[in-house]
Amino acid sequence: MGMFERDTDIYRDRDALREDYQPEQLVGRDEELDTYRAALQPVINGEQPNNVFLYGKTGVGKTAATRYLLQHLQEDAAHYDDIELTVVALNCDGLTSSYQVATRLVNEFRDDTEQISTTGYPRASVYEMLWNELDECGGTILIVLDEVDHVEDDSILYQLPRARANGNLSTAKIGIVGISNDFSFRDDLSPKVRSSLCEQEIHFPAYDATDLQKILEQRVEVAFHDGVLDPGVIPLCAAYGAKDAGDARQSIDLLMKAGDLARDDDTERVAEEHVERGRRALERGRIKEGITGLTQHGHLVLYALLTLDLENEAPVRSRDVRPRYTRFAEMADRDPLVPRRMRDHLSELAMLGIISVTERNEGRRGGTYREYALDMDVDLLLDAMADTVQDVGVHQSVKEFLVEDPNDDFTDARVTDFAED
Ligand SMILES: Nc1ncnc2c1ncn2[C@@H]1O[C@H](COP(=O)(O)OP(=O)(O)OP(=O)(O)O)[C@@H](O)[C@H]1O
Repeated sequence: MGMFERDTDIYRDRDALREDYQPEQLVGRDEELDTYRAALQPVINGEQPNNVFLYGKTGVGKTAATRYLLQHLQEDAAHYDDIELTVVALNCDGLTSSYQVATRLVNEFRDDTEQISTTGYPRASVYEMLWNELDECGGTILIVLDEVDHVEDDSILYQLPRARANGNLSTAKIGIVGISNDFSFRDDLSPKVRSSLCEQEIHFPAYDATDLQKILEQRVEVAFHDGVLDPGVIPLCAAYGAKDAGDARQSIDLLMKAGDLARDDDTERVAEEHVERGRRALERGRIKEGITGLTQHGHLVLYALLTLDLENEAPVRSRDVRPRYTRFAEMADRDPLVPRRMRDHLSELAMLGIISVTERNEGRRGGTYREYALDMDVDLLLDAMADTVQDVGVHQSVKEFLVEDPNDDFTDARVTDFAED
């Protein structure tokens, strides 16, 4: 037998749990799909399409619904000789300006040899190129702008829906589908942009546990062999998903993690215990990502709190974190932030779920104040802010976690005497 052997006991088609899998049916979204379908109906009638704006939290099926309906729309439009439908989908993540969106759209319509660069043209001439491309393409063109809230100026969101009314287009009929999970984005749009971009708004609410259970059941049929899941597995993944954010992506990821752990264990069944372990592993991944994304001052505040916690000083008030934070900042050669900015970092850490915060009341005369503590795995935290710990030095309280491990990078790190703080 070779080094690799195919294992197929658990999964029938694991790819069905991946992000890029498009389910054949969307479960429990009938109402939203009806409204969305009605908004796209003018395309089949050969009329000017409505602009549609979809909003809702992450993982609630906005993109899946769009892919599903547009695929059907394209198939059905092909049966009508007088309809030429083109769909262009753009994810605006990383495209911060209208200019960038416009150049990307121009390039979507051009051959590889005629692509324009994303800088260097006056904006008006990029728009001019865009109108030419759109008119040359002709027919009905639906432009999907996913994560549209990443675009910081609204020029393109104003120009595109009005291009025909403003005389920039003569043949093409344009419809925009904007998708966003930022609730404030719509409210912050200027009224003139909002009225054209959001002609038809469709809200996708978060899923509850029952919805998630149905979505998971549908996926399980494709992804797993019959009967390999213990009966409690789907309800547990759905319950966690509903508790966290009502996000289908998160529940599907958890199910896949549980399946992978069962596979690694060489068992033939996925059990609730795999879901529990999977959840902890995903949680660790998320926390680690959260910490890695913080600035160094965020790390310094967290490191200070961690050491206080290990010395049994937590829960601790912000003013009592401050001396140690200041000391650590100095050790790392950084100017300490003013108290208010340091508190902002504590709030951010709490928001990310890395530290816990408790509101306390000072008694009849006093106001309220907040106390902070850690409820995270020390190794995980130290690992995620390793560079900062190197810069500051190893505090006595974390020494046992770092220095005694011969495999650790910190074996030779300086153990600093922080006695004076
Ligand atoms: N109603 C549903 N039925 C089946 N699968 C679903 C349903 N809703 C969401 N999913 C699945 O959940 C995952 C996340 O959905 P989707 O990408 O559509 O979310 P989204 O609302 O667009 O999120 P984001 O704002 O983060 O882009 C996808 O794998 C999708 O196939």
